[in-house]
Amino acid sequence: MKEVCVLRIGHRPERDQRVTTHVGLTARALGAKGMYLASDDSGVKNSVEDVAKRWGGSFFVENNVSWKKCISEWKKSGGIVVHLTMYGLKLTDVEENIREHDKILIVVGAEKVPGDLYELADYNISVTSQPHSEISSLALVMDHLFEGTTLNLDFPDSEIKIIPCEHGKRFES
Ligand SMILES: C[S@@+](CC[C@H](N)C(=O)[O-])C[C@H]1O[C@@H](n2cnc3c(N)ncnc32)[C@H](O)[C@@H]1O
Repeated sequence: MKEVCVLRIGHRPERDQRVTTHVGLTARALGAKGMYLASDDSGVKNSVEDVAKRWGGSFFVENNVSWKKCISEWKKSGGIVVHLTMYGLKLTDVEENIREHDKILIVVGAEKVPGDLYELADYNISVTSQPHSEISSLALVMDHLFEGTTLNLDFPDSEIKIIPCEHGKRFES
C-alpha cells in the first residue's frame, strides 16, 4: 500500500483545533500513516492519537515540525509532495501521474500558505477551482489516489469496532 502522510501548515491553536483534528482523523480513516503538524499544539496531537489508540491501527501525529525541513526530508527519502490548493492543476488531470508514486506527502493549509510552498511542491492540485475546505479536499484526493480501496480498511488492535447495520448502532468492544 502507498505510504501517504499529511503535513498541516498554518494551524492557529486558538481557532483551528477542531478543523486540524478532523484533518488528522480523515487522513487516518482513509489510509494515511500519520500527520505532521507545523505548529505547536499538543492538544491536537493528543486527541487524534487518543482516537487512534481506541479505534486501532498505528497513526502518528508529529507536533511542531518545521514545514520546510519536513518537505526536504520527505523528498530526500524518495517521496513526492502534493500541495492542495484551489489555484492548482485539476485533480482529474494529474491523478494518474501522482498514482505512479508510492510515497506521497499531502500538504494542506489553514491561513494563507507561504509563497515558496508552490515551488517546493511537486504538484499543486485543486479539487474544483472553488474555495472550500482542507478536510473535503483531503478526503477527495485520498479517495482518488487510493481509488476507493481504503474505504473499508481494517484497523487492528482496536478497543472498539463498529458492526455495520441497517438501522441503529452495533459495535463490539
Ligand atoms: C480554508 S482554505 C484557506 C485558504 C487561504 N485563504 C489561502 O488563500 O491560501 C484552507 C486549505 O483548504 C484547502 N483547499 C481549499 N479549497 C481547496 C480546493 N478547491 N482545492 C484544493 N484544496 C483546497 C487548501 O489546502 C487550503 O490551504
